Amino acid sequence: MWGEGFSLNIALCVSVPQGFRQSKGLSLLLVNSRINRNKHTRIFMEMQGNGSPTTSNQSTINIPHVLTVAGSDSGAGAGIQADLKACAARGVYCSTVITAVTAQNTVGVQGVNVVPEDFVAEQMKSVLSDMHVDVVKTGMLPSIGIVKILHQHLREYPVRALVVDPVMVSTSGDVLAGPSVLAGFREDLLPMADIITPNLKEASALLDGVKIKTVSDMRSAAKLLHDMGVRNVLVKGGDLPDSLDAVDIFFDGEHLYELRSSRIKTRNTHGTGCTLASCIAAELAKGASMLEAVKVAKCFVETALDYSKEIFIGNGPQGPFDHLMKLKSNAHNSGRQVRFNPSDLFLYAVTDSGMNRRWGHSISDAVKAAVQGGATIVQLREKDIDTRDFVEAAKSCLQICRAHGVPLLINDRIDVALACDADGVHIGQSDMPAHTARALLGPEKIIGVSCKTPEQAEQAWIAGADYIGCGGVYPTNTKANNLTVGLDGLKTVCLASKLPVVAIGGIKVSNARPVMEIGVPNLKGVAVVSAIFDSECVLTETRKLHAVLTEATAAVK
Ligand SMILES: Cc1ncc(COP(=O)(O)OP(=O)(O)O)c(N)n1
Ligand SMILES: Cc1ncsc1CCOP(=O)(O)O
Ligand SMILES: [Mg+2]
Repeated sequence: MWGEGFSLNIALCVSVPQGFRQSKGLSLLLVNSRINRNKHTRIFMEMQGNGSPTTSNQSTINIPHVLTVAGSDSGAGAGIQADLKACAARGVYCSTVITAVTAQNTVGVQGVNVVPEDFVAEQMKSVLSDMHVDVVKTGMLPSIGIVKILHQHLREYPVRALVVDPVMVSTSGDVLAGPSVLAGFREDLLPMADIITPNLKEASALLDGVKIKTVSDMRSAAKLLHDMGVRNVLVKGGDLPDSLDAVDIFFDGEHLYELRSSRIKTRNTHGTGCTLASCIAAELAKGASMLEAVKVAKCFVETALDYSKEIFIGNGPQGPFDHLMKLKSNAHNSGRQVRFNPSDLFLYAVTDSGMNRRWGHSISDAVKAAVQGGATIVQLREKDIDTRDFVEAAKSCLQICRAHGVPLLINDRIDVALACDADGVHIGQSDMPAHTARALLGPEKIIGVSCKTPEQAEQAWIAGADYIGCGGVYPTNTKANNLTVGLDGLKTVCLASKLPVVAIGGIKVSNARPVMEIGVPNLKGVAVVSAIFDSECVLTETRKLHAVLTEATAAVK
């Protein structure tokens, strides 16, 4: 099925590929700001209707595709906007048929403009006649006519699964689909649907007003809805009174599952229903079984709610949450650099667990002293620590660094950097390739790469690094078997590098000055381990080094 109608081609090429046919299908040039800085390296994605290859060096990747048929929410917490974000977060392509445009915010729904039925039909035809859609997910279907149009199109263009979120009333209590639509659901959609995901009110409406107040009522409702022809039913118990847990009932026609999780206390629940249904659709599109899809979707929504519980958007009673789980970290990053600033490399403190142990310093105490003494960037280089302890230590150091507006990078461990949302990583020539680290960390994180030669510096730039570390400048005992490049080697790399450079290796108060005096503008500072951490008073040693660097820089200017 995958190889048939729809394909996405990704080519990593040295120049515009010969056979790249602009006219055939929709072509997207992915502009990754970092990759794109190198005009020779570009990623082309070509989506085409016939799946035929365009060039010999392109490989074809088929991506799972969900079509959402739903209403637009101007506040972007629910509806089409939530569906797009949910699918993006779950790594699935999402096309859209808009059934209604709502004027909506965190207070409620101020207006609804239903899209004319023939135009809903036109959108459906545009998508389904051209693209290979795996799963259709429905949200707001404001008229029986629109339900009928959907039904007809799904008969003409069958898809692998249909997920029906029977949206009738918004979370603010506003009616989004009248009673006439209920007949459409019952007659046309439910018998076609692979899953329906009503909340208590919607389940009750579909069942002619039957009362659903307990988990036992939910179980009965799931069975009754199943009797109406839908293959799987998920009755959502979010509105269940007096429940500490979030309880949903899943029925597949044979087994009833009680899916429980702890209720997350947050005002930011607007759009959870749309998101849950879209996630189910996304997981089904990826090939999951129905129960797997439901469990993953529930887990995703809970995680996103938990992650977003403190964000505040809009002034109404019910706010949206953050599908991509990025907003909270930004909100907490009061002192964080949004973009990398090369002048941060001025006094670069690199930790060493052995040294801290010898002097009886915890990692966070040592980092605090370094930052108070004037370190402008910190790297946690913890080679012999349990991952769990590393993540914990990194989190506390992050708080310290953020309070001072100092970026915190993690040495070698991209996983640790991701786990604690550090500002970036420093990696060497035998660590994870920089372009892979960039793909994992995204465009905003700082990536430094160790380079001893102009060629390595060039590669680091191509791969999307932000700076390079060059050394050892002087011999050092801190890193075993490290080749010393000397001041000349440093100068050669600085002259060749398109990226800012920090010098490292054996640098201390007594020899820092000649390093800063090599006279190449893109040498921005020095990185040190023993000069500050192999001492009883990290604060004092850092201050001394800061003073030397400041003097040397003033002299060079
Ligand atoms: C700023 C800076 N420059 C170079 C290095 C060395 O990194 P790497 O080559 O990966 O060696 P290890 O530090 O991992 O032993 C660095 N850590 N920081
Ligand atoms: C990590 C590293 N990479 C090149 S030299 C070096 C060690 C730097 O430590 P010190 O500042 O104590 O010489
Ligand atoms: Mg390394």
